[in-house]
Amino acid sequence: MRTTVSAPTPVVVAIDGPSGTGKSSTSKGVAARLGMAYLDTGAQYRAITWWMLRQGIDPADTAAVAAAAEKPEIVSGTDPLAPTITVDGTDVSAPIRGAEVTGAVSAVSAVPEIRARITGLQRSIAEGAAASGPGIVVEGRDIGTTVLPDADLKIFLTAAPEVRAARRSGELGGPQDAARLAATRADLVRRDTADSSRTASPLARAGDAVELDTGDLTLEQVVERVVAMIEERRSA
Ligand SMILES: Nc1ncnc2c1ncn2[C@@H]1O[C@H](COP(=O)(O)OP(=O)(O)O)[C@@H](O)[C@H]1O
Ligand SMILES: Nc1ccn([C@H]2C[C@H](O)[C@@H](COP(=O)(O)OP(=O)(O)O)O2)c(=O)n1
Repeated sequence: MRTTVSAPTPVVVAIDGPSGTGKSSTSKGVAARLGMAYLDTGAQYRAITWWMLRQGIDPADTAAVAAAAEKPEIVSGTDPLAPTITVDGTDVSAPIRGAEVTGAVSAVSAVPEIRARITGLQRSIAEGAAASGPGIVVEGRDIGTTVLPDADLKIFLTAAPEVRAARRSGELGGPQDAARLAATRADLVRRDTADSSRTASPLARAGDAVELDTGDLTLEQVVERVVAMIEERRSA
């Protein structure tokens, strides 16, 4: 007797939440485990911010940012084991993590023309992945609410600011003194406030998203829970 192994049903998963809740690590882990594609939408906003700074455009000059929104070509590679991001063919994966971009990204990403441009890119990447493989995990701030409101599964990650600051500060290495933790926490909270209070598609939990506090969970435990939710969705 011949057994037919059918391809898994493609699923589109939206993972949102504030900085340091574990969106990138969780999304990459889940996508790698299930052979899915992965899209880091924050990297796209960082990439266009990097380009604006390189052009000498002031991130606070909303009109200038809007006028240039369509100019750079931004390409995201969606392999969770080796995600890539280029701007006009230049690999920007390292410089987009620098302090200059981090300090400017909330202003640039609040401009409606920037959001329209980047949202269009995100939707076409998600559509392509869902049409050609087992699906995609897309992480950001407004994926469940705006970019992919029909996603098969929406997850909103949270964690206390102290936990998130300790995680972010840990990434930088070196001694973890109280002053450094307090400064990291203040930066995170400032960015969360800006991202949540902007008019255009703010950071928000979708009404139908599952909320998961990652504060007391290891990364492996968070990945396990999300994988279980996806498998449950596939078998429903
Ligand atoms: N559940 C977890 N427990 C402990 N550390 C975690 C957990 N999830 C993520 N991290 C660590 O926290 C930091 C921030 O995670 P990241 O995935 O970049 O968050 P986000 O994408 O939400 O900003 C990384 O150093 C990551 O390894
Ligand atoms: N879907 C998204 C993703 C990110 N952004 C903006 C707001 C965030 O502060 C920046 C950077 O996002 P990123 O996910 O790289 O930030 P962290 O990894 O949390 O430091 O981009 C957004 O407006 N919408």
